[in-house]
Amino acid sequence: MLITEANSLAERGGPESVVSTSPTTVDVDKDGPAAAAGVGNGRRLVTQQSSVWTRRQQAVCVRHAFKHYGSNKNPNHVLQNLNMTVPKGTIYGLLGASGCGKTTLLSCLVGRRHLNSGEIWVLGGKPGTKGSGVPGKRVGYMPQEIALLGEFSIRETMMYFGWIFSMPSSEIQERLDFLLNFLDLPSQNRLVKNLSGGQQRRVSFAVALMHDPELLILDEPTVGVDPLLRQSIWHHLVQITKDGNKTVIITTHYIEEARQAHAIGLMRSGKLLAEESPSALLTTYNCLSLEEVFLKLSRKQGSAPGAPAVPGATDANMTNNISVASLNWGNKKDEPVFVTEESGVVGLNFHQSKEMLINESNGHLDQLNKNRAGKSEPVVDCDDCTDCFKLTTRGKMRALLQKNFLRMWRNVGVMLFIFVLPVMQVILFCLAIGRNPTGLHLAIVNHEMNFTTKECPVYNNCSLTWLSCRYIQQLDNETIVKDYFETKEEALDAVRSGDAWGALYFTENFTDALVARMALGQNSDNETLDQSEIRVWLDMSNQQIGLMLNRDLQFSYRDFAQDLLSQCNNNPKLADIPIQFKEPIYGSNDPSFTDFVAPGVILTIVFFLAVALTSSALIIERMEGLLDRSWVAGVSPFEILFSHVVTQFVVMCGQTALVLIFMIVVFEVECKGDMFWVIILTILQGLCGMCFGFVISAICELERNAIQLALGSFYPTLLLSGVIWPVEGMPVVLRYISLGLPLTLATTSLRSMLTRGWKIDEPDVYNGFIATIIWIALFLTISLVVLKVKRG
Ligand SMILES: Nc1ncnc2c1ncn2[C@@H]1O[C@H](COP(=O)(O)OP(=O)(O)OP(=O)(O)O)[C@@H](O)[C@H]1O
Repeated sequence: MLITEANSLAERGGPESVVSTSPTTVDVDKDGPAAAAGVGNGRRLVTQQSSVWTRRQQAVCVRHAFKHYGSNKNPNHVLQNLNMTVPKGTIYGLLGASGCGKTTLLSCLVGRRHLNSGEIWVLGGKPGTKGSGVPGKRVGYMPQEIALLGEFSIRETMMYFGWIFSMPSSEIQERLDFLLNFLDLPSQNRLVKNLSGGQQRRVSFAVALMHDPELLILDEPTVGVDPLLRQSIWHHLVQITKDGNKTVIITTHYIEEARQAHAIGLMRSGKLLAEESPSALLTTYNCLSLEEVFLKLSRKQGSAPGAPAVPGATDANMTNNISVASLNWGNKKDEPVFVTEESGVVGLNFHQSKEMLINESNGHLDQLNKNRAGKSEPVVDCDDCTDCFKLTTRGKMRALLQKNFLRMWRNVGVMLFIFVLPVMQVILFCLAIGRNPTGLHLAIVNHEMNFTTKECPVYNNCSLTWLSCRYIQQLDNETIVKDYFETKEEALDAVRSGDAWGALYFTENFTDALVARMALGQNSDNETLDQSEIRVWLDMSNQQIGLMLNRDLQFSYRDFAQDLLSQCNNNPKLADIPIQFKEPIYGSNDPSFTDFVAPGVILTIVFFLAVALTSSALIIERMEGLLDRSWVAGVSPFEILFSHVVTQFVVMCGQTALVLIFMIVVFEVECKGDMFWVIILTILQGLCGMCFGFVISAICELERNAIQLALGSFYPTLLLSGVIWPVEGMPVVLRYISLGLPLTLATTSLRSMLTRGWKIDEPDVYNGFIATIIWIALFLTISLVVLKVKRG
C-alpha cells in the first residue's frame, strides 16, 4: 500500500526526489536503524529522501530542531534534535511531562520563537516568513495561560480577534453564538475577569476556534474543564478534522484523553520518544494505557546503557526519533518500510503516516484520503501575498483601537489619572510655586522707642523725628511680622532659635545720625555714618527667604527715603542708586519665578504623563499574554505601536487643552506668543513622552522595572533640562548633555514663545520643534526595533 502511494505520487507528477530515490534498499538486519530497533522479520527498509516538497505537504514538519534558553555559555537545552511530522487532517496529541518543552515547541510552530538550529514547516511555509500566513489567520492558537483582556466581555473579546482576522461583524456574531452554545459559556456580555477559571479557559479556546483556522494549536485546552465538556471538545476536534482540511495539535496532561487523537508524540527531555497512533503504541509496548507506554519509554530513555530493553524499543530508535510502530505498518510482512533518509524517522513521511492513521483511526482518514484522491496538494508559497505589502488592515486597526479605548474607559482609575492628574498638577504648581512668602518674623530692636510703652510715633510729613519708626512702618505688614526685643542679644537669639528670619537694630540716635548724614553728605564722620545705619542679621539658610527679606528691606528704605525727600520738597530721585532700570524689553521689572518655570512645567507634565501612561501599556499586555496572542494572530509591532500612538494622541489633545487652559486662562501665566504653535509644541512633547514610554515598555519585561526606569529618568530630565534653573548655570559638560535631552530645547522654545512672544521663525523657537521631532522618530525606531527583536 505504501509503494502504491509513492507510485501514485509519481503519477501525479510529484517532485522527482520522492520517486527517483525510493528504490535504494537497505538490509535492515545489517545496517539500518531499524535493525537496532529489533526489526528482524525480513522486511526491507526503503530509504526515501525527504525533500522540501514533501515537508511542505505536511501540516507541520519539524526537522533536527534544537532550541535552548539562556546564554550560549550556559544553555538550558529544551529541544534536542527533535523531529516531528503532523500530517494534514489529523489530531496530533503532544504528550510529555511538565517542562519537557511542549510549549516551547508550540511557540516555535506559531512563529513566536525561533529554533537555534533545525527546520520548521507549517502549512507549507516557514513560520514568520512573509506570505506563510503563520503567524496569522491560518493558525488558531490557544496558549497555556488565559491571554485575554479581563476588562472585555466575551463578545468584545470575540469581536477583537474576529476583526483582527478580517471577519465581518455578522460572521463573528454567528460564530460567537455557536461557540457560546458549544462551549457552554455564560452570557456574552459577562466580563472575562468575572468568569471562573474554567470559563476563562473556554473563552480562550473559543478565540482559537473563532476564525475556523486550518491549523489549531491548543496548549492544554481541557485543563479545568469538566469531563462532559472535555468529551464534547474532543468530539468537536474529531469532527473538524474529518474532512481532512483541518489539523489539530493538542497538548494535554490527561494522557488517556489523547487516545482520541490520530497520532501521538511522546515527548521527553526535548525529544520525541515515539510518534505513533495510540493503538499502535499500546500494541507495540504491550500496555493497557498510554500512561504505561509513556512510563516505559521514559524509563528506557533514562536507564543506563546495558539496561534491559523494552520490547520493540532501543536507545537507537529513541535518539533517532524512530516510529517503532511503523514496523507493523503494511499488512504484508514483505512490504518495505520507508525511512526518511534525512530525518531518520521511520514511517513518518506524509504518505506513510496518513496510511498508518487510516488503519489506526477507525477509518476516519479513509474519508480523508477519498476527499483528497487525485487532488494534488497545492504548495503554499505566498498564500497571503495580497497582505504582504499592506502595512495594516481596517479590521486590525479597528480591533486594536477599540481595545485601547475600551481599556481606558473601563478603568476609572486610569481615566482619572489621565485627565484629573494634569489639572491637579497645574493647580498645585500655580498655587505652590513662585508666590512671595508671607508672615516672616523679624526681630526688631529699636533703641529710639520706649520699649516699655512701645511708643513709636510716625509722622507722614517733613518731620525729621522718629525716623526709625517711620522706616519700620514702611515694611510690608503682609510679608513681615514685627517682633520687638529689648536687646540686640535677645533679637539674635530669636534668629538663632529659628523664631525669626532676621534681626533689625536701630541705635538710640538713629534719626539724628541719619539727618546729619543727609545734611553733611561727604563731610559726615564715621561715627555719624555708623549710627545712621540700620544693622541687619539675616538667616540666609533659606536662600529664597533671605534674598527676599534683603530685597524688601532695601526697597522699603528706598520708599521711605523717597517719601521723606518729597515731603521735604527735595527730589525723591536722590534716594535712588544711580542705575536706572527702564521698562524691560521682555518680561517685567518684578519678574515672577512662575513665569520662568511654567513653560518647563507645562512640557514636563505632558511629557511624563505620557511616559507613565504608555510605559506599562505593552508590558501589561505582554504579561496578560494578549500581546503574544495578538502576534500569533498576525498583528505586527508596527500595528501595535500605531494603534497606541493614535489612542495616545487623542488623550494627549485632551491633556494639552486642560493644562494650557488652567495655566494660561485660569492662573494667567504670561502668554505673549502664538497660541497655535504653543499647542503644537505641547502636543509634540506629549507624543515624545509617549514614544519614550514605548521604549521603556519594549525594553522592560516587568512593570516594576518600567516604573523604576520611568521614575529614574524623571529627575535627571527635570534637573538637566533648564526647567527649574537656567542651563547657563551648569558646568560646561552638563550643558552639552542638557542640550541633548528631549525637554531642553523644547522648554527654551516654549519659554521664548510665552514670555518673549517670539514667532516660529526664530531659531530658539524652531529648534525646539526640530529637536522634539527628532526625538520622536528616534524613540519610535528604537521601540519598533526592540519589539521586532523580542517578537522573534
Ligand atoms: N522564556 C524562557 N526562558 C528560559 N527558560 C524557559 C523559558 N520558557 C521555558 N523555559 C524552560 O524551558 C523548559 C521547557 O518549558 P516549556 O514551557 O516548553 O515546557 P512544557 O512542556 O510546556 O511544560 P508544561 O507542561 O508544564 O507547560 C522548562 O525547563 C522551562 O523552565
